[in-house]
Amino acid sequence: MTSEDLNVSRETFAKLDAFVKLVQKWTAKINLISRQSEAELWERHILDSAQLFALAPPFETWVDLGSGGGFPGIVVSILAQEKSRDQRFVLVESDLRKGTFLRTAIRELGLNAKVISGRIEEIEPLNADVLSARALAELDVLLEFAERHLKSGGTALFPKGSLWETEHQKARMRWSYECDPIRSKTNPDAAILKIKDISRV
Ligand SMILES: C[S@@+](CC[C@H](N)C(=O)[O-])C[C@H]1O[C@@H](n2cnc3c(N)ncnc32)[C@H](O)[C@@H]1O
Repeated sequence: MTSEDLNVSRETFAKLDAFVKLVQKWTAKINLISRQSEAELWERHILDSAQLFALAPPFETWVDLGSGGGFPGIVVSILAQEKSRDQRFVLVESDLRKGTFLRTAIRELGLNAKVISGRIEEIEPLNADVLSARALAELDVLLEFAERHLKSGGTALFPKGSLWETEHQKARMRWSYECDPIRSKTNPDAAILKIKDISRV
């Protein structure tokens, strides 16, 4: 992977590369991601997370739920540094060891982000302009999380696998929302669901 593939500056690419090295170092101890080569890590996690950034409307606060090893939360925080210093990121992660990893990454990479170590359904509402969650829960549940943490008028970005249409049908039984499915750059069967105007049916 190169800075041209991702359409980012060399400085941003160097930060992404430093993050990849950090993930690899910590994965040996706390299993942030399944064991894989560095090339796979770029494609399956960095590129997959980075594609969300271009889909976000203008925002001040981006909240990433269940950030785990920092996907997409840390990746989008790195990309944001290239554009603006004013965008704030909040990463919610209940696992304390992963929280320690995320705080280390934020400190070492100098990101404008913070970590909340708590459960999504228990912490105070976060009033996000943009809300993301990757590999966390079914759409039906994610919409419940969005109801709590997304500001009125905000946008949710949920990357989903090949079964996204089934999840969408199921969620429609409980929720009304505007949904724009965008084909994933890393898997043609997968989609990023760009969701707005969520309310209960
Ligand atoms: C399958 S991992 C996905 C991590 C990351 N988003 C990714 O795509 O690689 C889900 C993460 O969400 C966290 N998590 C699950 N339920 C949660 C909850 N209710 N509140 C906060 N974090 C939660 C887990 O600890 C785990 O790190």
